[in-house]
Amino acid sequence: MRARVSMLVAARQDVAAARGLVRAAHAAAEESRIETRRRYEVIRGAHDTCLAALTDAHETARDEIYDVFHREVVARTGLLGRLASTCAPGPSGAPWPAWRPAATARAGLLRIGTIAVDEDAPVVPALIPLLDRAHLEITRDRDDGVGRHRGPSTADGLVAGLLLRALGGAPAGDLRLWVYDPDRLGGSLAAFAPLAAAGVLTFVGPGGLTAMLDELVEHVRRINETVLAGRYATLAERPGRRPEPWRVAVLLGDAVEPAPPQRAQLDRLVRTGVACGVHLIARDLPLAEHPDVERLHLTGREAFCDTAGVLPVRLDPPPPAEQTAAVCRELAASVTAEPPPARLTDLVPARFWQESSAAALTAPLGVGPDGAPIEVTLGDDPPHALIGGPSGSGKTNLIYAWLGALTTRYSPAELALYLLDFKEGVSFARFAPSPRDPSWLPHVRLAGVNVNDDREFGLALLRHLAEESRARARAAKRYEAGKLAELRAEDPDGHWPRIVAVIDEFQVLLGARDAVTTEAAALLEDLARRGRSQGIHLVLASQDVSGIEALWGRPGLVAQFTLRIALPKARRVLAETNLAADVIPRHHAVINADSGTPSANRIARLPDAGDRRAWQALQERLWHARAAGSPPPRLFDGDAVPTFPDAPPEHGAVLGELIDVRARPALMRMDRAPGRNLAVLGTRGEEAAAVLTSAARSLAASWPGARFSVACPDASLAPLIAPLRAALPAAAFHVGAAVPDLLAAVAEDLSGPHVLFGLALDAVVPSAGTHPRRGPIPPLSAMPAPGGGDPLRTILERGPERQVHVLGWWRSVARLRDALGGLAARFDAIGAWVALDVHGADLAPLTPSPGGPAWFPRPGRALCFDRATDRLPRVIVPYAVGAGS
Ligand SMILES: Nc1ncnc2c1ncn2[C@@H]1O[C@H](COP(=O)(O)OP(=O)(O)OP(=O)(O)O)[C@@H](O)[C@H]1O
Repeated sequence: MRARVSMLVAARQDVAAARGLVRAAHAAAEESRIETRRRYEVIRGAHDTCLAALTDAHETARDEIYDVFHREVVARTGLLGRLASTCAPGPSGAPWPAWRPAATARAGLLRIGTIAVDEDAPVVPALIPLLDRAHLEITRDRDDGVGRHRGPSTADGLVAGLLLRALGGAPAGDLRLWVYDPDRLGGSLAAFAPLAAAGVLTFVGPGGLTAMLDELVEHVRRINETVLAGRYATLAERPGRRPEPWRVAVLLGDAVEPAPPQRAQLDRLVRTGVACGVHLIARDLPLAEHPDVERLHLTGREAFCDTAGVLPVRLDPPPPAEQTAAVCRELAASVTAEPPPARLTDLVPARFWQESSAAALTAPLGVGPDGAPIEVTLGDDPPHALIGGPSGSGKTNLIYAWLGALTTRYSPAELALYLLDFKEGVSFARFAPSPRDPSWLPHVRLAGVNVNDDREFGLALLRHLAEESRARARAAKRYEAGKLAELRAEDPDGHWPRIVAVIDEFQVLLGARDAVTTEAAALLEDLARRGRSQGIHLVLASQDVSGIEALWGRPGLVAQFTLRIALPKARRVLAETNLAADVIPRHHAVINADSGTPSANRIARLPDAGDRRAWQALQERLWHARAAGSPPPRLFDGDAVPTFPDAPPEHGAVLGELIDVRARPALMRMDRAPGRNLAVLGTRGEEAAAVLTSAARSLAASWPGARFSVACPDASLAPLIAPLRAALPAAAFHVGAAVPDLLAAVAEDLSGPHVLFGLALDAVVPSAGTHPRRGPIPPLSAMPAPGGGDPLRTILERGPERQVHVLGWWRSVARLRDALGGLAARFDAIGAWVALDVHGADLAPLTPSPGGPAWFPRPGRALCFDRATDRLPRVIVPYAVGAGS
């Protein structure tokens, strides 16, 4: 029992202990729970605080990022907008309300709509590439034809906008269009129809696709072969004006797959077209995969394209049809108008005088249809040029252009020019100094203007060139040189420029059957033959068929002129079968370096080189670049009266200016020898007085110690003495009745030096009984002594050997003959004469050539002959020697 009780007690104690433990554990657990709870509360509080802080920070960061993003978007879209207006200037990018055509000649990007990147950001124009950059393929989700029968679909509106922008930005005629529209037969782009009349647009019918593609493929082949010619990869990289128009073929597909041959041609164009400016715009007609293809896909009024990537493009509305048609009409009008002339600056090199003429002279004369300069060469082949064209066709202008191109390339040491214009006018005067413009073209040695009737001047030029040719032949022989290049190499210190002699209206030289024509033709033929290798080149121009025909009669001569230049409507310059000159437009020329055979034709558009101010600016640059001391050209102006030279050359009587290249004075030497008298013949008193006054001035200056007397037996002509009074202030003057006494006194005492000037000496009345015609004829036994007893005749016949000379004016040859003894008189006493209005036949007794010289009197010119020095009479121009000059 006890045991049971103690067991019970023990059990109770254990239970109590256990309870105690449990209670303690419970208390501890409670405590721990409370602690944990407290901690939880702390952590939770901290978490909330963090979360709130994080949320704040997040929101702040997000706001900041958004602000930055927004600013960036605005800035970048603004930049993009500016970039877009640079890439698509003017008509390529302007929105329709502000759109105007303006040729920028810049191919490239064209606007189709806008891209809205951000609501607040500026709108960015959406641009796509076309000319020189891409073909376009336009596809669409479904038929977007809001009006298949009522107006253009979105796709066709897009095409219309692109075409108008491309047309409006290209120079007129530089873009050609083909439109293949089998569905609506051109109706889709009807507003462009005015271009068709000008040949800018071709509507291609449903059966015309093959022909159109073949034609475009052929263009690509030709451009590759002849325009790019292996030197350029694309037309766009070729410098200068665009030589070929862009060609754009618009293919408005009807969802029918083209036939295989058509597809093959399309694929060729896709691969090769862009480099040659041939482009496709294909709607509903898939193009082959190629980097040159820009793809556009339309969904409603939105589009996605390769250039904009994922950004949708809001398409512009189509251009108003009236605006399109008006622009096309204007464009058609300017395309059908005549082409604008090329510019003189197109022919001028960037740096002057860089070329050597040793081998040839090569310079552009105009611009070809492909925009490239048309170069013309004068050298061994072709050596000489023939230019033809009716009056007003532009020969003078062509010569100016040619000279501009030559003289800017070759320095005066390389090129010398002789320029002669036989027609009335002063076309070459601009190359010589004038009171208005002191500059001259430093290459020009001689410029002849208003040469008109002075064919002798042409002859003088040819003689001068013949002399130069002989000098070159001698030098070539010395150095054993066959042609100019060899001579220049052998004689580097020699001065052997190439010579170009231009003779405008040259037919005047060859137009008569006289000695001038005979000599001119012979000289021309000789020069043409030898000049080829000597660097002497002839350029003959004529407006007149007869001019060319004057040459045609001389096959030896014409064969040398292998370079032919024909202006519009020129006759007989080219070969008979060559009709090109009949069809070229104004301001163009056919240039043919093979004697005019049709296969050698090149057509050049000529610049307007006539503009005086443009020319003057060019000439002044050349003039400033001339070598120090280089002389101005000799200007021969057929309408001008030359002034008496400042320094008469040597002892003798100056009678006038010789019509020659150097403008030398005609000089009569006053030797102590029989016959040294001068007779001025004809009725033109003032010119006779001018000749005698020139002689008086020069003798007064060159013959110190000489005595001078002036006789004018006809008192009514006394006013003609005035210039002689000015020239000979110390002379004794005898007028009217005083003359016979003077003559008698001089004849009585023939002691010189004494020069007797006489005006109208035929008016002297010889003393009765002594005049061979008027007086009684004396018996043979009573024949007068030399001089016939007539004082004047005595002086003429006996004076010169005693230095007493007569320089007199007789009004006809017959009257001079009277003075010398009548019908059978000899003219030995007259060693020199100047004929004014006296016909050649009348001068027969005074000249060595039978029948007299070929001389037809003309005002301001005289024929002059000095037996002591001249082989043939020469033409002179009396100097202006009025009392005041
Ligand atoms: N390429 C051109 N571009 C613009 N104008 C031109 C051109 N060629 C000629 N002209 C103009 O045509 C007119 C006639 O030209 P030019 O005097 O050269 O003809 P021409 O054949 O020499 O005539 P003529 O024989 O009657 O003197 C001039 O007014 C000239 O300015």
